[in-house]
Amino acid sequence: MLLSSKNLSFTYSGQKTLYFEDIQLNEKESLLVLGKSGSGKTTLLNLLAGLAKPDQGQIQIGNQPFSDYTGQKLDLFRGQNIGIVFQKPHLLAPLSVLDNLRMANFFGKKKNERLEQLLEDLGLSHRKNASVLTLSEGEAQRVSIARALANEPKLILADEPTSSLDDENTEKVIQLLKEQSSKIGAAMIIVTHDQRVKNHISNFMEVKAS
Ligand SMILES: Nc1ncnc2c1ncn2[C@@H]1O[C@H](COP(=O)(O)OP(=O)(O)OP(=O)(O)O)[C@@H](O)[C@H]1O
Repeated sequence: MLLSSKNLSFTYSGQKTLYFEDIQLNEKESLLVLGKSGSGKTTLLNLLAGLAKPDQGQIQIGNQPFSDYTGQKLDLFRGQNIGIVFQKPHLLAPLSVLDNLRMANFFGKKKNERLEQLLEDLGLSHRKNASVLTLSEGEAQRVSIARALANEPKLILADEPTSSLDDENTEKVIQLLKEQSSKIGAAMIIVTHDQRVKNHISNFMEVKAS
């Protein structure tokens, strides 16, 4: 088992508590987390990424008590084991495409000799020295996928990677995530309200605001 979550709940100040179904994910497995806008998908992803602490419940990643980790231990574990594709790319603006990936390596204390290959796989090698300020939206999104893969994590978490894309690009991005995660042997959780993604990943659960 790569990831298991039990009895997770989270409360934003002044809001009703969000409760989440348990998740069990094997190594290299993909899971789609579906749910309407506001149901708590991003919150769940933030909990699984250690970006928010659950009120209750536990998360284990690779038999480590991940939800107990704090501070530097949490940041390093996340950097080395989890790649996150955020809803918005959040790239480091003054830097080039390649340097954004190198920064991921720096924070994860990893050295990936294959960053240029990764950019090639994602159709970005001609943009490797470009400032991220000059990228199109689609290119920026692919850089954010490349950055999530840069440390060859065991787990990839992607938040709404297709919500702003047409059918053709949705298919491309999902294929890319599937191919690249299987290339590095990573498991993947995609959180989305986009029912089209169901055509590509059969294993799914639903988040319902309760
Ligand atoms: N920082 C916050 N403070 C207070 N309430 C919040 C905060 N962030 C989210 N919420 C509320 O928590 C609930 C779940 O939000 P969340 O962003 O996890 O849902 P979501 O399913 O990802 O939505 P979407 O698909 O629109 O991104 C919503 O009711 C939202 O209004």
